[in-house]
Amino acid sequence: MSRVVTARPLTRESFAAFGDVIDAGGENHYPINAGKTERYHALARPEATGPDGHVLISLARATPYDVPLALTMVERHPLGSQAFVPLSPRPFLVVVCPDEDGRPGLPHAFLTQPGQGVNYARNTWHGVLTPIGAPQDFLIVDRGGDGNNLEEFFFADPYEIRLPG
Ligand SMILES: NC(=O)N[C@@H](O)C(=O)O
Ligand code: NI
Repeated sequence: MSRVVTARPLTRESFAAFGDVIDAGGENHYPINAGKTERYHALARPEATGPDGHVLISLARATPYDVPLALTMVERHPLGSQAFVPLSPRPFLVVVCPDEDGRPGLPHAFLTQPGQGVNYARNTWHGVLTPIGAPQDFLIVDRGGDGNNLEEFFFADPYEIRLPG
């Protein structure tokens, strides 16, 4: 029996318990380069812990998923944060779960505004990168180093993640 979760628009407030929203909506912005550029400063602070922990910048060329999404698994990275910033102005699906004694609780699903990215705080349960409707490239900022930085949880029954509307 599928359990249904409907995505809602991504906002800083609704996502705060899981990480950061990366967009030009932050309060902390100021002009640089003689006013030719506006800097939206410190939207997120990457975290990279553990042996030889360091921050990496990578690119992802992602294939879209069917929606409604069958969410069978969530994962988390105990040694570092993980950010995904889309390189094209298309919404994508973000799914996170609170931690309940080492297991993921009820999923929360969000649909980003075009161009919005997210930074998952270290050890936050999340669905894998989920573009919808078309292939999409993303910038990834996450943790490199030694040790195991991936924990996966497979649901006995999948959740059905629906788009709003
Ligand atoms: N493995 C990787 O780079 N991506 C996943 O962690 C993911 O959250 O999609
Ligand atoms: Ni991940």
